[in-house]
Amino acid sequence: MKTALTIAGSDSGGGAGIQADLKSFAANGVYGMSVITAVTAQNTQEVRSVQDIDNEIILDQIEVVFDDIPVDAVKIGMLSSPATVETVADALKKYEPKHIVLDPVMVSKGGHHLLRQEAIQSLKEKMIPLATIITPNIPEAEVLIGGEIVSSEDMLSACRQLRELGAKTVLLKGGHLEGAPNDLLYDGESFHWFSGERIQTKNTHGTGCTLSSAIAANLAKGHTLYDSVKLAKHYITIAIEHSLALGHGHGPTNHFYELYRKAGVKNEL
Ligand SMILES: Nc1ncnc2c1ncn2[C@@H]1O[C@H](COP(=O)(O)OP(=O)(O)OP(=O)(O)O)[C@@H](O)[C@H]1O
Ligand SMILES: Cc1ncc(CO)c(N)n1
Repeated sequence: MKTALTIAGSDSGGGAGIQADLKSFAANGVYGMSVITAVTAQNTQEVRSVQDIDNEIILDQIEVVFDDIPVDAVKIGMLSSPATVETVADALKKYEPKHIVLDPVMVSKGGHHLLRQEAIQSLKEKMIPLATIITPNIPEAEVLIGGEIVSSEDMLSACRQLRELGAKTVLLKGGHLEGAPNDLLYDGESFHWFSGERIQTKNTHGTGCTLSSAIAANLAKGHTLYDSVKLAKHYITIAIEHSLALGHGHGPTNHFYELYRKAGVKNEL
């Protein structure tokens, strides 16, 4: 069985972070492992508090996995502090996993900062250049390029600028723009739009985590980058379509593998 490792924050409410990643890995048919970078006390409405995990044990978690178990793909989510960014980047440089999917998580849906302001520069300099693919949403991409993105045209030029930061490929998610949630993939040569239809729901907690983990899972299984994004876009669409009205805020995506299979998606090699 292929494996994937998530390096991310814990969401006690189970909708985003490590919890969403492990569910998405399982639903997409890989064995999931985790390195926890921070613990968030979180539900569908708020992030009440955050505690960063000490760097020594972040490093131990990474080393103990890589020293023993094959890692076919890595997904990175919440990194919280500059020291965490550096610890994770240095460790990944040592182990050189084949695929690194970096979701540059910055702010929760409720507006809580999950990456400190002073960590943005380290993320750009140390982490992004290691990534096979980065998956920013529009506000994250705006921070990374230092400019506004309000149209499809802007998305095209933003992808070019984002790629200059050193990632092999960029998937710029369009979910935060008005209209259809179309995502744009750019590998330095060509652009591909992955178009979607907006599902009317407030239950979109963890959509970014779900998508990036599904990409990592499909890369781990040996799919091409293009196919992995295609399969993941399909998966997130189904997971939002069947999202759960749990809690009083933004409910979580639904990782029910049967739904995925019934939709007839063949993602076996
Ligand atoms: N209402 C919606 N209907 C259909 N697809 C959506 C909807 N909202 C987002 N998406 C899609 O879901 C995926 C995740 O996008 P989004 O931009 O919401 O991530 P995000 O903001 O990083 O999520 P989060 O930070 O909450 O985990 C993208 O493929 C996007 O196009
Ligand atoms: C722990 C965690 N990671 C990522 C997100 C992204 O929304 C979140 N809300 N919480």
